[in-house]
Amino acid sequence: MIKVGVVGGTGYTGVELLRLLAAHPGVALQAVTSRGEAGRHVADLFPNLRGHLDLVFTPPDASDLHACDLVFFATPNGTAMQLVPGLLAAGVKVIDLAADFRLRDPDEWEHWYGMPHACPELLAEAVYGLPEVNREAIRAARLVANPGCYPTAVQLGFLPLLEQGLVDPGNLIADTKSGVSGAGRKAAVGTLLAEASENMKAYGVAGHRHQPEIRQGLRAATRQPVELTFVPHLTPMIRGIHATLYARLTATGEDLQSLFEQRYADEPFVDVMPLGAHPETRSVRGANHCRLAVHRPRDGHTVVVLSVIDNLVKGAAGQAVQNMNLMFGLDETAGLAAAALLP
Ligand SMILES: NC(=O)C1=CN([C@@H]2O[C@H](COP(=O)(O)OP(=O)(O)OC[C@H]3O[C@@H](n4cnc5c(N)ncnc54)[C@H](OP(=O)(O)O)[C@@H]3O)[C@@H](O)[C@H]2O)C=CC1
Ligand SMILES: CC(=O)N[C@@H](CCC(=O)OP(=O)(O)O)C(=O)O
Repeated sequence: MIKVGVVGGTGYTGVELLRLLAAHPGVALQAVTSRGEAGRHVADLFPNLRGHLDLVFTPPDASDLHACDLVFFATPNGTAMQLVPGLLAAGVKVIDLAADFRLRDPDEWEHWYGMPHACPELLAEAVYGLPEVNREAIRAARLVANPGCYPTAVQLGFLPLLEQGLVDPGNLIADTKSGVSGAGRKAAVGTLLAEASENMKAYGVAGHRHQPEIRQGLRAATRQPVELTFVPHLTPMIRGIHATLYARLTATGEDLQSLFEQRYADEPFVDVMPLGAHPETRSVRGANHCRLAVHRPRDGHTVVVLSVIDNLVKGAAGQAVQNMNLMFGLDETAGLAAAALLP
């Protein structure tokens, strides 16, 4: 059994990790941290875990993290980088669900996240945890940077087109919608029921921190400069991301449906739906799947890709468990077999 710790067990990605890990056949949960809830039973705070998990929260500085084989960080950006060097030195592997190790360039990190990086020397070693791109490197990694939710949905939709050079990388558009759990569990006016329900709005249009992350991943796939217009929206649902992706084709006549089907044929968590299908966020709610559909509007020069994920699963905790399975030589799908909740 892999001995696992979770730092940030009182947040939305943390409790989703606990739900998945409690049912995982190869995991023994050893430590779940909270600063404010230390000493309290996890299942008292999260009754969905009653009967599944018998642990109390401990403070994040507790030495029991050092006794783990793997520690997940489900904490705000800038938290993991303070503790990761010590854990790695103690022989503990780490998966960070935040952005601390996603960007290669420490200056870019500082620009977007507003603080100097605490351990820039680890950025080159950290592996970006998108298994559909970096599977072999993840297997060998001791530090994995779990991708952001929007970056997962957007990259999986654009990658086949860019890898084959079929679209103009200088003219990509990602119009994305997220449920409010994407903003985390902390109290904030914008996610109050009376603010977020019966409402939809764009945000971060002038610049969102997921833009450089997506650009970095797409640039690696195409080896050319990438220009991406990325517009996120907040929508009145709890879970889910829907990305509508637009690109200009540089060649017509290609069988894009076959291209996508072949690219993802061996991927357990990417479902290429029939040409022209309309994937729905509810079709992935609670599941680790990304569902994609390719559209060719009539003018012939544009391809539209629709991509849906659950932000808390393939966009965070589920992808983190997928990465853990790879890092520890387990079946990649272990603990992730559940179908989506519907309705
Ligand atoms: N929500 C989403 O859909 C996604 C989120 N992410 C990223 O995952 C991370 C967690 O997100 P989310 O679960 O939504 O966030 P939440 O705000 O819901 O939870 C944050 C957690 O971090 C803990 N925490 C806060 N500050 C510290 C600290 N200084 N030291 C230790 N623990 C701390 C809190 O616990 P306590 O206060 O009890 O100590 C809480 O459990 C973020 O970086 C987020 O950007 C990534 C992909 C998707
Ligand atoms: C709806 C909403 O607010 N979503 C979050 C994205 C959450 C996430 O994945 O961000 P990290 O890169 O920090 O992991 C946002 O736009 O900031």
